[in-house]
Amino acid sequence: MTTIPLVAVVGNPNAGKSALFNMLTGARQKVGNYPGVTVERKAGRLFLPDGRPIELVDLPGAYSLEPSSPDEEVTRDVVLGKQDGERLPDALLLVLDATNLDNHLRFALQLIDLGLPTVVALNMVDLARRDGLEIDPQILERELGVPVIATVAVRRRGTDELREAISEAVTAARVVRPRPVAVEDFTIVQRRARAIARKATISETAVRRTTQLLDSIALHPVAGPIIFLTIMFLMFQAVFAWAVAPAEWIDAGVVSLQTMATGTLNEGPIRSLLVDGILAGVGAVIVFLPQILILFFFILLLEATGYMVRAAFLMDRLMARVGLSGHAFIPLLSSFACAVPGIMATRSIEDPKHRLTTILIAPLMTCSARLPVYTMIIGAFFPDRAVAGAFGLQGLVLFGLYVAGVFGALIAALFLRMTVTRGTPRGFLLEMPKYQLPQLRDIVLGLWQRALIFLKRAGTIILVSTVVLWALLSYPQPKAGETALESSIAGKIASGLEVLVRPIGFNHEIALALIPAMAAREVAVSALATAYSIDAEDEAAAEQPLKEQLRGRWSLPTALAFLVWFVFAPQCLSTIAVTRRETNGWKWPAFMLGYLFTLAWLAAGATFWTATALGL
Ligand SMILES: Nc1nc2c(ncn2[C@@H]2O[C@H](COP(=O)(O)OP(=O)(O)OP(=O)(O)O)[C@@H](O)[C@H]2O)c(=O)[nH]1
Ligand SMILES: [Mg+2]
Repeated sequence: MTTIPLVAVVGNPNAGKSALFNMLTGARQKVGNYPGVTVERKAGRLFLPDGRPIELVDLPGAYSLEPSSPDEEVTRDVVLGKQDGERLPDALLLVLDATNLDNHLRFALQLIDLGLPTVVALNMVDLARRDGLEIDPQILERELGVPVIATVAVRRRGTDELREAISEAVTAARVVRPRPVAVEDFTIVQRRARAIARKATISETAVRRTTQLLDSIALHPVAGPIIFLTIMFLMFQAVFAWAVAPAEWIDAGVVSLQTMATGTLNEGPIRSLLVDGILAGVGAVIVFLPQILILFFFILLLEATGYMVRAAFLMDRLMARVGLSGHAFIPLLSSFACAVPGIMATRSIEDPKHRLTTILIAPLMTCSARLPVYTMIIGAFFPDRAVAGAFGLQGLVLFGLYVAGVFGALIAALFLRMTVTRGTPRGFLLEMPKYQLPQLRDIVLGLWQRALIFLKRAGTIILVSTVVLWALLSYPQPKAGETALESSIAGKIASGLEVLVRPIGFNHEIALALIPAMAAREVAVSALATAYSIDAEDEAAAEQPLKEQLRGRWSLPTALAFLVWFVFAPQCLSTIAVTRRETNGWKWPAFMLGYLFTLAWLAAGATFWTATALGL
């Protein structure tokens, strides 16, 4: 009985071995197991141009002949002729990914050095061409000393040439005893691989070269995170530095409207509603439009240049440490705008426990609705001065609050993954887009949409809650010897809530502001503005900027505790609603409310007690 020649398909993982194997064997396949191991043996029948049959085996992907898994061990043993249940192949079909040539050539050189007759399939040349990468098979053939055929396995390109080359390889009946290269030769192999890849690469577009150069910096294990943090840091500096002038214009506009209304309308409920309710409340929030736009200008810019995906890649390592994967990065990043689209974006996460964890920590990402609260308190309590020479103190504090949210989220993820959402981690692959100059038009459009969303919120949710709060604050009217805050309905509710938040340094007005802020966080600002405006002794005091009023009435520990509260507290009904929808029930939103309020109370309390103890 004559045995038919055996050809083994070998190469790095994902080189396209199975695709090529399928292309060559069609439906004539047999799947079994290697004896004694759980590794699958996939074999198929291939017919040469002259009709002779060949047995083809699809080996597991490997990186080298020094195995680090049972799969790689089988691959090594087969090509060395030492595998139980397999004879020494008569030839190797070596599959290389053309887009990843220098990496794949390392293993290829080791295999070619074994001395078995070998045919190289230079696969994925379609993807290489798309990336502007042109490799000359002839040069590669000369350098490697074995035939090289360009293939596109998924489109059956190169089939006939491959059959021809395999036919020649198995016909040249050379008897060889394979010998593996020594391990210490590895760096030499690597250098050879790189040199050959460079020689065989006849054109590489400038785009691809620039992208690779930029990535070697942006994704560098040390430089990468430093660059990322620097960009984030400068972004927050700019949010404060650039917004000063436009915010002042808006503020001046609101004050002149208030003055005009006070001058034209008679004293009474209408004037109070307009001046103390609508203008004070909505005005206090609109002032933050410039800051929100500056923040989004940076985010849109980073997205358009292609940097954002690199940031996701950098974050993947960090995420893996808390039991998440890079898949969670995009939803979490969207949560910096708003947790609602962020939570909806978790649908792309396949693993249900990963997804649930991501949903539960999404509200800890600082959404844009928190920006008005942060910037108001920071503006009131932190002087606009430079720290360490060049950095604005206010931007530094804002950056710190964002970082606190991120750290809170990572720690929460770690705990959740160890308790309620325990499970095994999954791998992560990302396609890196090329770097490009952003289109100004896209950015302007993006900013315009952001501005509209914000103004619409100011015109609806914020306006309504401001008016409702104004009414609750204004009635019933105070009797002699009472302040408006004490007598009003809102004041009574706040007094109840105050019992809970008094220990963490919150006063009556804060307790009051927390209620409507459940509708939208930024309402806390308008609520405080309305409360202090109604409560003011005279008109001059009422028209004082909110900043001044806060400075006069709050201690620094209270202000700090208030900031920290907003980092952690689930002050947003829409987020709770979308969590209910995405998790199909009340269990997880209830859990989210519970753990976040507890976290917020403890963190704000710790801040207040520490700051008080330090005598701030
Ligand atoms: N565009 C393109 N895609 C390809 C080509 N060859 C394979 N692919 C795709 O690349 C992916 C990996 O191919 P596989 O054949 O599974 O790779 P493999 O080498 O068998 O991978 P492992 O078995 O994991 O080692 C699949 O999604 C294929 O469809 C090609 O020439 N062009
Ligand atoms: Mg495979």
